[in-house]
Amino acid sequence: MENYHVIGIMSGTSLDGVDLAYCRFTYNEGNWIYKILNTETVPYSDIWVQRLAGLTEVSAVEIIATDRAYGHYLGELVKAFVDRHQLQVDFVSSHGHTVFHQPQLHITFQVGSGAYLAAAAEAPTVCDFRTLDIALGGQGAPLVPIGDRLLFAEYDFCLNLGGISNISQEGQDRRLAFDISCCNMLLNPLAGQLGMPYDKNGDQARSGSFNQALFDRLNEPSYFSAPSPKSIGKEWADENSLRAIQESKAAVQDKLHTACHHMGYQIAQAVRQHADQQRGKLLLTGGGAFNSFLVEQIRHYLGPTFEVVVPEPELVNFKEALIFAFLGVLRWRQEPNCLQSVTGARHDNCGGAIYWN
Ligand SMILES: Nc1ncnc2c1ncn2[C@@H]1O[C@H](COP(=O)(O)OP(=O)(O)OP(=O)(O)O)[C@@H](O)[C@H]1O
Ligand SMILES: CC(=O)N[C@H]1[C@@H]2OC[C@@H](O2)[C@@H](O)[C@@H]1O[C@H](C)C(=O)O
Repeated sequence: MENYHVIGIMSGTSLDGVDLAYCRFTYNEGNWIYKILNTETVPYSDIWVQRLAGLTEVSAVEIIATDRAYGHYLGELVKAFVDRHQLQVDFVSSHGHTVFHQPQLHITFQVGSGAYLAAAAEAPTVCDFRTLDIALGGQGAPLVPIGDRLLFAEYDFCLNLGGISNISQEGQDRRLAFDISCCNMLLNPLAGQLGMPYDKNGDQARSGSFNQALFDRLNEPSYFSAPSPKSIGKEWADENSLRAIQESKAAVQDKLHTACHHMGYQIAQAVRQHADQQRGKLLLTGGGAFNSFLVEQIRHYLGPTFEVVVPEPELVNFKEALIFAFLGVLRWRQEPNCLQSVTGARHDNCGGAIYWN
């Protein structure tokens, strides 16, 4: 039996904060068992939100400086987390924050220098999980599916509702997974127009009405019917879904309402397109799982033969941090942590750079 104690760090596209999850992974006779032991979300200050969100518009020097400064910041968060809870840590495993993701140009880039993180945390650090997959011709995303396979095999589908929604499932002989559509990265700016950081429980969406023209426009992009491998970056979101929302004259509540219908519809399409049987058990995680209007739409479009399971809030909030911790364990063991069946890379690969402090 082998045990690993790892802190997984995730910063998602919603820019709501840094998720830290201290986890134990046990490998026993070919099976993995996980336990989440401590968690913390550190909300971003306005300064960090502006700095990270603005990185697509600044000089190369500023990008490099932010990569270092943000890596150092993550390391300080780790150090404080470890000291506060008196944790024994084998290593840290960090996703970083995605700035660019254009796999068609062979580009994916996350800031959060592993070297600076390791130095500030005073712990070995695994980072940069996506670049090798891109170099092997893959999308570099989504990477969570191997964790879904090895840690959540009791579910037929794993659906995450973060800034972008994505789904993962076991096909006949291989794991299938892809990004479905924009999710909170579309809803949060609309809530912002109503003076809220997000649409709590989907209350504003619920109060709106359905707008057929906007629904049709949101469903228009060819991305939705394209086969996987495929993944979405902010660049695609700006050009497509966010533009459709901006150009619509509908009331904000109607936009929220219609966007939730669009997401529920696309999620159901994604599930049905690949489901061998038109039934199954679906694990629902990510902050969007708290948006009850959105979840109702997902249930509605999926129909009653699919069981949608929303787990305890800790797993809803920290599943991605947990799985990035696990990808670090696989990297540490020099085992594959990126699936070519998901990303389209030339072969399964073992992504991630390790910095020993
Ligand atoms: N009670 C709630 N009601 C509605 N929405 C909520 C609620 N709580 C959280 N959210 C949404 O969840 C978002 C955070 O979700 P999460 O942390 O999973 O996203 P992320 O990590 O940025 O995404 P990604 O998976 O794309 O990397 C918030 O920005 C908000 O939109
Ligand atoms: C490039 C990038 O950061 N992609 C994220 C993003 O957020 C959701 C979706 O888009 C997914 O492709 C991915 O994250 C998850 C954690 C993944 O790689 O599985």
